[in-house]
Amino acid sequence: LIGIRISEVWFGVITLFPEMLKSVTDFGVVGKAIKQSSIEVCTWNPRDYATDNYRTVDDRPYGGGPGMLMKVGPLEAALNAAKSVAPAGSKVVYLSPQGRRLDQALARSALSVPGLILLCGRYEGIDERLIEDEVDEEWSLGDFVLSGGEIAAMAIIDSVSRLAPGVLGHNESAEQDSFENSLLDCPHYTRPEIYRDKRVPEVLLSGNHEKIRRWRLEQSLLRTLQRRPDLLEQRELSEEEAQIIQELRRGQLI
Ligand SMILES: NC[C@H]1CCC[C@@H](CNc2ccc(C(N)=O)cn2)C1
Repeated sequence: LIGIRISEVWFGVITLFPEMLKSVTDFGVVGKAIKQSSIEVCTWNPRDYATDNYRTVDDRPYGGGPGMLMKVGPLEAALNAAKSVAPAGSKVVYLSPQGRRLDQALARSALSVPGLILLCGRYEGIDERLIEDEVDEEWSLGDFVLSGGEIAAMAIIDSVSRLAPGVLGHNESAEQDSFENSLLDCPHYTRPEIYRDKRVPEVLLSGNHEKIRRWRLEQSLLRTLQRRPDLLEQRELSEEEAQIIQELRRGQLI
């Protein structure tokens, strides 16, 4: 299929350590989806575009200070190579602690972009002039510093890919996930029925699907109320959810 894009989701990664991406491309549901071509992950290494004999990709910062920065030349060339094969309308995303915090909504919205080119910094970062000219958005996993953007890029690839149609088999589904309904997940149980004298909650053995649905919703709301009440503030509650929360607040539901 020359020139006809067959993948649902396309990722380009600009990284000095392309081998790291094997952690998402070679395993699990994302690995399987790549094999089935519903996801595509391509890497470009700036070092392959370094022009000097030592294949230099870093240099000292103007103004002094510790560490090195990534040079614009190799980065720009690698980015251009990625853009030349990326789907039209792809976004360039730079991973850094200065970025917009990733959450399920952002991951879901990334599905509607034709492709993402993920720019992974190393050292003390990259020249601001490349960010100004080439980066569309900066994203962050959270308020902590990693030695490179690759782990953040892999988290994005995984969290976005698993939302793509057909990636999660019928026996997993993203809908019931935590955060899919922007609540925390309910407790889960499987065999044995008794483990260290602890039984599985009776309702889950009842076969009564409506009671099971209700119990799981109660548990999700209880857990969210206990651990992340902030998530409830941002959320439209259904009539049923509001009623359950009232009962929980009155401590009527164990
Ligand atoms: N000044 C350090 C900084 C310079 C530019 C490259 C980054 C790579 N490291 C990252 C990247 C992203 C995140 C995150 N929270 O998503 C954390 N760490 C490190």
